[in-house]
Amino acid sequence: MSDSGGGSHKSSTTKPSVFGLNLYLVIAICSVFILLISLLIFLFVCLNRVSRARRMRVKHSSGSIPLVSKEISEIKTVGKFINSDDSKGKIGNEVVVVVSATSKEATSGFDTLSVASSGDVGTSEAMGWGKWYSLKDLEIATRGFSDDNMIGEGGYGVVYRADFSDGSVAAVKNLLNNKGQAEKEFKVEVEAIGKVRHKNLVGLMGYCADSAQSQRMLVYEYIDNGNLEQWLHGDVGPVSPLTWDIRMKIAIGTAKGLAYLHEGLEPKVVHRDVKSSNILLDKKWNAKVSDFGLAKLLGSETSYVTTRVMGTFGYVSPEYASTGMLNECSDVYSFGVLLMEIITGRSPVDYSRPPGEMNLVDWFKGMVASRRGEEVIDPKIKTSPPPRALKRALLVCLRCIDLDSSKRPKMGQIIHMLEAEDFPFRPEHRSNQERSK
Ligand SMILES: Nc1ncnc2c1ncn2[C@@H]1O[C@H](COP(=O)(O)OP(=O)(O)OP(=O)(O)O)[C@@H](O)[C@H]1O
Repeated sequence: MSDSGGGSHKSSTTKPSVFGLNLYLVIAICSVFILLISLLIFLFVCLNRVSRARRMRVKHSSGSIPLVSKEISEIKTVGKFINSDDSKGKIGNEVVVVVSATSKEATSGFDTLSVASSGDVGTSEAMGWGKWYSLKDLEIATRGFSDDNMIGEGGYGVVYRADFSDGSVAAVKNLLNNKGQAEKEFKVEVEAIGKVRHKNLVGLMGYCADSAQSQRMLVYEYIDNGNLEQWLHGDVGPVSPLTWDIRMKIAIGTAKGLAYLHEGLEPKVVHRDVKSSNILLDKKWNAKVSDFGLAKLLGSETSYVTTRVMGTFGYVSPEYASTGMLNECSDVYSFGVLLMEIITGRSPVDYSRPPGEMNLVDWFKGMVASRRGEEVIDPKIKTSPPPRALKRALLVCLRCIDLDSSKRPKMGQIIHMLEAEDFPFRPEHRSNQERSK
């Protein structure tokens, strides 16, 4: 008995062991190990953050465009952009960026936009987008914003030619720096244009936002052959260099730029100020639509937005003028007026003409209705277009200015109509006409 009792006492006092080691010792070793691992992870995360912040500063001080990275989620931007991870274009409030061009027309290379960390260029300047220019960069490139470098002046400010030391040229739009409105427009414009690349749209290369000097500037690609208004209404002599074919090339290029804004982007962009001075031209007469200062992004679910009317007299659609209701159909109307201007060489509103001819749309409609279509052609066009081509262009004009905005064609359809040799003479179109006789 005493033996068995002694045996049981021995087993109850033996310390627990794992692989022959004392259990408490094992627990202690594991705890120290876990603690060390946690410490290492913590140190790794801290070091990573410091080096990332340093990398961002270096990129911005050199003015280059930082690449989009996965670190994006920690960076705040001022607006809503298409998230690069989602080509269908969900809107994200923080984070950037880039546009996957959905249109075939889009040129490549818009995969380099990213963001600035808010500490890099000052909080209010941290637009989180594109290439940032310092005021000094732009002062040097424009020779101190000299009159010699001034290209022109518009409603938003003065435009200067900028020649950079690497040989590149840009157009710098120095926005009127009254705070509030100008800053608001600046942000709208940067957000709207920044992500868009298309051969028929003037590309935004970057911006300058210097709070200390209250300066806001946009830096665009430089387009070297003036604007359409100058070529249509400027002093070009009795014969315009803009032949019928060149005019149609400009019209189709403009339509392609607008179609990309309306149909190739998500959310779509309505230009809101389609007019001849906003169509820039290169030496090969390629059209480049400029000035998205009035553009607003429309959400995909939104068919229109209400806003104050900001277009240009003569081009603004009746429904936009009267209600402020805006959607891409308003741009189509303005495009119709622009096409009339291209065909006729007349301004949308011209008080120097006789009363019945002051308003281009009314005069044009009257002329076409009374079968005097050939008479509307700009007398400065030396060689008249073939009757079919003329009829095609006239018909597009009329369809674009339909008072019922829902009946106006989409910009994509307009391109097809202007390009199609057989429009409006397709067999089915003819047989429909014959049937209705
Ligand atoms: N990217 C550019 N390249 C070359 N010239 C340009 C560029 N952007 C604008 N310009 C020229 O600068 C001048 C002013 O242009 P801006 O867009 O500011 O005004 P606008 O279009 O004439 O008027 P608004 O501001 O009412 O639209 C115009 O002559 C225009 O052709």
